Amino acid sequence: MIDIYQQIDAIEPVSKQKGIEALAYIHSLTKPMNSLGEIEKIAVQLSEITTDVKPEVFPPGVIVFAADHGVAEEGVSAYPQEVTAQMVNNFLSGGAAINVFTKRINGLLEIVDAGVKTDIPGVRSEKIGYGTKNFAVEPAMTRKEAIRSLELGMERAEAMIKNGARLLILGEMGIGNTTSSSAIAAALSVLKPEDITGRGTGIESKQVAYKAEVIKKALNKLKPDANDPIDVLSKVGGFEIGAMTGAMLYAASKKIPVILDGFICTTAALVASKLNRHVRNYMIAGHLSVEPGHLHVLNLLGKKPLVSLGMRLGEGTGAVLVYPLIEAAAEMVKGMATFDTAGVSKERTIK
Ligand SMILES: O=C(O)c1ccc[n+]([C@@H]2O[C@H](COP(=O)([O-])O)[C@@H](O)[C@H]2O)c1
Ligand SMILES: Cc1cc2nc[nH]c2cc1C
Repeated sequence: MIDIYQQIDAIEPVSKQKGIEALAYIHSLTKPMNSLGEIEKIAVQLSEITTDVKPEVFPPGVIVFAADHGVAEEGVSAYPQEVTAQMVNNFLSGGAAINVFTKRINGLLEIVDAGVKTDIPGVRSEKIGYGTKNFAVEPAMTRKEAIRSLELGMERAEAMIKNGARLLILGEMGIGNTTSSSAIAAALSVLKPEDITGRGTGIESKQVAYKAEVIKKALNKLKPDANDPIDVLSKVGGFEIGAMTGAMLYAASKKIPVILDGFICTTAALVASKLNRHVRNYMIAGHLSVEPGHLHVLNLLGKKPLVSLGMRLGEGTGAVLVYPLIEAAAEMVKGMATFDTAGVSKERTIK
């Protein structure tokens, strides 16, 4: 049994000392100083996280948590709620984008039912409930369920790491979960619902305004406590969001890097950052989603995304697509020759 509070307390600050050592070594590699730009910064961060100047990030482990959202009843998504279960079946048969992209990076992949509305044969079933309650009417879940969602994420991260994963990517599937994410982000910051609510799967502008209104009213009614991330999660969160938060916290406690995906994943990271101040240093922002709240939440975390591809799919896809850049950063340190070993002349020093 994992004690979530013990696990959260076990997260150490990343090693700035290893980062300094890594940077000195990177400067000895055969390239003009800083010429690999962001790749060098990633390599330094990987060393800070893993406490290894020559970090290993292969194989990557991808965990996709799926769950339903009661707030979907409010008509806040472009797709019907059944799509959550239908997409889980698609994940299981290998036909979704996350299957295709994970295969090309030779990643490990697990699909977890954290609370889909219907039973799905063949999936790893860890249901916390059959969907959350509609938070426009009542709290999405109990505090106990929110804590269980964190614990579930920790359990699956533990299993994935025991299976050999050296880096984690957390993905999600849940119709209605952009509404939940915008509500969480607004509850945990000074951001206004109307500034961080978007089209999600593709609703029209008029519906976006209504979606922001649903969030605003729910926050006024339920009054989630900004200083208590578990209260926020229980009142307006989702089972898959809590599970992603838990998995991120667990990864950090084991010095395993995490690549962030889109808006929902980054909101789960924001919740994690409110539970432990060091955890954000274990995260690398992958891509910038089209969902307008994403940039705001990345800014709250102090993160700059590596690429912007006009994506808004979720599932962990954006993070998996940038994984090769992170792998390349680690390979650079391990594979490149130094000026000394290759007999290449160093930068001239002007006297
Ligand atoms: O990752 C993102 O930034 C992202 C942005 C918009 C939508 N999604 C995906 O779309 C679903 C949520 O959209 P919605 O409109 O039902 O709230 C959910 O399954 C997410 O994986 C994901
Ligand atoms: C088809 C579909 C696939 C998805 N994958 C993640 N969110 C999704 C939402 C929809 C609608």
